[in-house]
Amino acid sequence: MSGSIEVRGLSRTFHTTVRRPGFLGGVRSLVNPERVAKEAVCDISFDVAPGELLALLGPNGAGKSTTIKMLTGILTPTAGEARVAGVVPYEERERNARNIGAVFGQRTQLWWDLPVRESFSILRDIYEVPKAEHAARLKEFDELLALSSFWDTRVRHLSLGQRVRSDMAAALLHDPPVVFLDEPTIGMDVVVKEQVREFLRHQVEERGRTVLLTTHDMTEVERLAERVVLINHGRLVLDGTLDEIRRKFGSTWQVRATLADPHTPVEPLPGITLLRREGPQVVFGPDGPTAPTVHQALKQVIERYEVTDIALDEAELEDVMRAAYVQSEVRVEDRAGGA
Ligand SMILES: Nc1ncnc2c1ncn2[C@@H]1O[C@H](COP(=O)(O)OP(=O)(O)OP(=O)(O)O)[C@@H](O)[C@H]1O
Repeated sequence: MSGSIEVRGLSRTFHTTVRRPGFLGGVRSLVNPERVAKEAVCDISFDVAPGELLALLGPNGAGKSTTIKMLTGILTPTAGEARVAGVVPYEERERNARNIGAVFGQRTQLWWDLPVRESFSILRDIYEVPKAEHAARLKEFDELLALSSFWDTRVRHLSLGQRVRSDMAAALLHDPPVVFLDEPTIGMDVVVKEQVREFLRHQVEERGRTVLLTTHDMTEVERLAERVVLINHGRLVLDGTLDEIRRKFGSTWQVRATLADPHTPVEPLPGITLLRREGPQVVFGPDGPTAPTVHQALKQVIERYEVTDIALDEAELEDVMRAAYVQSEVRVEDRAGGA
């Protein structure tokens, strides 16, 4: 099984009509609609190797879902090209559908009024999966996702976690080499999240599937991905392994201190920013180019506050990504200014 994803200069612009304000504006908009163009995805290129799990990250509205829609063949790009397992998805939608599985955490692809198992049988017929193969795969998925406790229930009566586990199985029943997951664990409790992550890891490591995952959950990224691509305002701003990104954007240190008096007011220190505060626990990080060395930082914190405990931590991925977003905002502004 081999499925690579190749994306070259992919762009998608949406044209929408805006309504002018007020009653007269509304009438004018009807007669002479004002059209605006939105570059949702702009000239992005990246590759995902067969058997790799890549996390596609970015703030709300960055263009992640639009990218996935082009790779699943739902949307046609306005420029550029993409190949998924060798197929141009928006030109050969049916051929592409056989090579991919897709799970959108926010909506189901199952038949709402049918029991889960019947949806699976319909999919078996659509994809012409031999019965024995289908049964074996269903058994494997049941072992990993514990589906049998609810697979005779109608989809409309499933809990969110049961529904997404069913969707996950449905997307993989035809054994596709490439899988797209758009926020698959959104809104799930930690136990089900962990079960789904374990399932995904198994699909990548044991079954060699290629996965493109979007998520806002940095724990998920750390647990599943080695490499991430970051997009912001539709543009690719970063492509690298988690280690590279940590080196580039991760603060070199984080100081976690426990205050003797949890009510002590805490302020940033010279070259040191306050990252988080939870009761007596405060976390400081370096603030820009004037940041002190870790030894000086420890000294400054101890001298300024009375602490009962102090420790040095690795920067959390959440903070690393925030730094990457902030720097990419600056670059996008530069580009807009220079245009
Ligand atoms: N069909 C559409 N028509 C017009 N604009 C659209 C359409 N679909 C998306 N957009 C716009 O394109 C931009 C990118 O949207 P997209 O849904 O790809 O972002 P996203 O990164 O998936 O965001 P989120 O994390 O919030 O899901 C947004 O500004 C959005 O409003």
